[in-house]
Order: sequence, then structure tokens, then C-alpha cells
Amino acid sequence: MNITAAYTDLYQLTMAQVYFITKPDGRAVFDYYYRTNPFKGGYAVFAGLEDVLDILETLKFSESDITYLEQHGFEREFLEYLKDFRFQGTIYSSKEGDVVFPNRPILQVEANIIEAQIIETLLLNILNFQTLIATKASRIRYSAGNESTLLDMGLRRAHATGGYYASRAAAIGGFDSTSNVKAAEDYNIPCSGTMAHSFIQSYEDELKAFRDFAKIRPINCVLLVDTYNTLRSGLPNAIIIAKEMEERGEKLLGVRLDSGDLAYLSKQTRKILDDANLGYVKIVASNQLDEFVIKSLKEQGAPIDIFGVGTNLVTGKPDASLGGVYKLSEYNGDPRIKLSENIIKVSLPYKKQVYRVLDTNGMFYGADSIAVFSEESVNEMIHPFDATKSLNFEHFDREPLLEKVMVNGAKVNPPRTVQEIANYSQSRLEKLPEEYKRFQNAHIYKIGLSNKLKKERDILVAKHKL
Ligand SMILES: Nc1ncnc2c1ncn2[C@@H]1O[C@H](COP(=O)(O)OP(=O)(O)OP(=O)(O)O)[C@@H](O)[C@H]1O
Ligand SMILES: O=P(O)(O)OC[C@H]1O[C@H](OP(=O)(O)OP(=O)(O)O)[C@H](O)[C@@H]1O
Ligand SMILES: O=C(O)c1cccnc1
Repeated sequence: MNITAAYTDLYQLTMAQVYFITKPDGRAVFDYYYRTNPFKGGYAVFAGLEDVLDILETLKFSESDITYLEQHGFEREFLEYLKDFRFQGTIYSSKEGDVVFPNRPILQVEANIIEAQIIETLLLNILNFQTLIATKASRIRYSAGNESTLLDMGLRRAHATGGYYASRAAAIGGFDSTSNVKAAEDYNIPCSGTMAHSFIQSYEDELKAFRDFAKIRPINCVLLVDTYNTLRSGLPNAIIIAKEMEERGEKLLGVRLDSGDLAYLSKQTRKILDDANLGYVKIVASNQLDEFVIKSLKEQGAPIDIFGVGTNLVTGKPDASLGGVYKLSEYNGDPRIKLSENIIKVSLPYKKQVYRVLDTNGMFYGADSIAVFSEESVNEMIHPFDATKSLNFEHFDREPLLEKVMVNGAKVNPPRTVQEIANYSQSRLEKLPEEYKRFQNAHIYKIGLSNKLKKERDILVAKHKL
């Protein structure tokens, strides 16, 4: 998508103009993190990073952006600066696809304060949305199990162009393919699909509709069987077509169920297909699916091979948004803090590193520890708000999670494909113990602070408290 630097909130530019006039050389560190796991779950899947970095590498204001901003009364010199605006900062980030947790930096921007401020909105917009959808997709994958195929069919129900990014995030979270042609083309995601009711309705009879479709497009042919009556009309007609295809040396890929009791209908359909020696014909199901319906269908023993999911996936239902934030933690090398009545909302000062504690078997132990970036060795973490609780991980392995991904506005690593990110995400989810993945009362993953970070935070809290 063509995004220019005007993809921001006006207040970013209003503040940027003041920085430009009063302290144009200020250096800032901002942290990106969220405060509550989506879907009342135990984790999130971090997504959107590669898109953000690609956009930042070439981000600029267009001529029409500058003309528009002139009408907002910005100073001439500032507009001249905006004409040459380029993001030249450095970014440290968790790997895209990793599992992440609340209240710990996922990404840090280190840049001139004007640049860091102007990019805030687009960074939050992309990371919050894709992380929400990738997390939803991972939950649907968890319910469906690895043996099922997952097809994203949500574009038509997405929030406008969000559907484009939703398809990418769905693939990262574990979907196999998408019906969204543009996203599939741009992100190299497998593209697939079946047929609509309108196609069948446009014919006088269902059988003729199926026949034309299968003759003209025999590859990966899936027939939609619920337009009139699934068991009495759609399925018998699909069987006739499957047999005709066999005579031509072709194979019907599947039938799609899109209404009714999907457990009952899929069991009946499987039996009828098997009795007709069509054991290879797959069953596709769709109709307002989500992780809970799929879990229930699995528990009922529904023999569904492919789940098509739309609305609930691409809108992140029932969560309207992931509340990720971007907070200033350092200015010109000095620590900065944001206080709050709510202790959980007090921000963490300094540029930081996050360490993930690993179990002896390589699984995640269930704790990420946040330290000041320059700290050498960190062996203990303290609960952020309860000093009586601490964890010594001297004898555990740990991984630093934030790595340099952009230096002076240029990406450090070669691009990672969506498929690579998806594979990485699955490998990380496999290391996350089951208790953090369950849908109800998921175990709370621990986040702690190093001694130094906690001490520095408490000093700043005391300094600013009235
Ligand atoms: N066996 C099942 N167990 C749990 N949920 C199911 C089962 N079968 C279908 N569902 C889900 O129940 C909902 C069915 O909704 P609804 O009662 O509106 O039926 P429908 O088949 O869509 O009706 P219509 O014929 O009007 O299209 C969908 O979300 C569907 O995925
Ligand atoms: O239910 P969702 O999870 O959102 O999945 C997408 C839905 O979109 C399509 O229906 P639609 O009525 O738009 O078109 P159709 O005539 O092709 O069924 C499809 O048949 C699914 O039912
Ligand atoms: O390919 C399909 O079956 C499809 C695609 C989008 C929406 N509904 C169904």
C-alpha cells in the first residue's frame, strides 16, 4: 500500500514543529508494548514488523501532503524540513512471529525525537492490528490442530483495507492460505477458494452449475453443496460430478458446507462420500467459525478437513483492537517516566533489553526479565510492583529478545518471507507450555525487572510524585 509520512495524527506534527524550533537535535528512545493480552488469552503473536520496516525505509511526505499541511499554518522552515524528511533512526525489536507478553518492550525506536514522534501513529496502527489478528489466527490454529487446513476468507468482512494486512497476519498466525488475491500476490501466501451461492443460483439447476464449474476449472475444485439442500441435493449432485471427473482422470478436491449443523452434516457427508468410494474428497466447512466453534466441532468428532474462516478472524472478534502503546523512555541519554494512578500503567525508563528465561528442556520457563540495556549480567528479576516476589535464574539459560533490525533508517537483515515468519512463530508457540495457551484462565506469564531497572524506576517515581 502506498503510505506517506502524513499517515500520522496531527498532534505528532504539531509537537514535531515545536521540537524543530526548540530542540531539533534531541535523541529519543520510545518503547512499543501492550498492557493486556488479547482475547483474555495468555500471550500474543507479534506481527507487522517487516511491513513497518519496509515502509520506514522509504517514508516521505508527498508534495500534496506538504501543500495540505501549509493550510494548517505550519511554519515555512518546518515545511521545508518535512520535504526532506526521512526516518534515520535505529530500531531494536523482538523477532516477528515471536510470542510476546504484556508490559515488556516488544520494539524500541532510538531516533531524533522529531522522526520518532512522526512515525508513532503508523507504527502503532500496523503493529497493533497485525498482532491482534496473528494472535487470533494462532488460537484458531491451536483449536484446529495441525492436521486441519485453514483458509482465510475474510476480506469482504474486514474493516476496509485492513483486510489486506489481516491476510498477512493470519498467515503468520498459522493459516495455510487466503482467498485474498492481492495479499496473496504481494506476500506470496498460497491463494485458494471455492465457489459462491450466486454461481449456483445463476443456473436453472445445481447439477449443471457443478458440471460447468468442474469442466472449466477441475484443479482444486470444491463444490458448495448447501444452496438448496445439502444431503438431498448438493451432495448427490457433487457425487455425480466426482464420478464424471474420475472418468476424465480428474479428482474432485472437496465439498463445502456453509450452513446447518456442521457436526451432523460433516459426519453424514463423510459417510455418504466414503460409501461412494470417494474417500479422497475433502470436507470444507465455513459459516461464522472461530476458535470456540472449531474446538466444539473437533470435540463432536466432526470430520472436517478444511476450515474457512472470515469475519471472526479478520476483525479480531470480540476484541476491537490491541491497545499497544508507544512511550518515551529516554531523552538525550536521560531516563524518562510516565506516572499513573494505576501502578500497572507506570512506564519503564531507559533503553532496555528483555531476556527470556528457558527451562532445562529448552521450553519457555514462563518469565521474561527486563533490564537496562547496558547491564552486563542479570541473574534475578523482581516483580514490578511487589518487591517480595523475585526469581533467581542464575542457573537457567536465557535469550536476549530485542535485536537490531534497523540502523540509520536501513534494514539490517535480509527480508523474511511470510512463510519463514509463520514457521518461526509455530516453533516459538511449541516452546510455550500448554497452560499459557488454554482459552480459559490462561496461566499468567511472569514479567520482572532487574534490580537496577527497578531501583532507577523507583527513584524517578519518587522524583516526580507530588
Ligand atoms: N455442530 C455444531 N456445533 C457448534 N456450533 C455449530 C455447529 N454447527 C454449526 N455451528 C455454528 O453455529 C452457527 C450457526 O448459526 P445459525 O443457527 O445461524 O445457522 P445457519 O446454518 O447459519 O443458518 P442459515 O440456514 O440461516 O444459514 C455458526 O456460527 C456455525 O459455525
Ligand atoms: O462466515 P465467515 O466466517 O465470515 O466466512 C465467510 C463467509 O462468507 C461467505 O458468505 P457470503 O454469504 O458472503 O457469500 P456466499 O454466497 O459465497 O456464501 C462464505 O460462504 C462464508 O459463509
Ligand atoms: O472461496 C470461498 O469459498 C470464499 C471466499 C471468500 C468468502 N467466502 C467464500
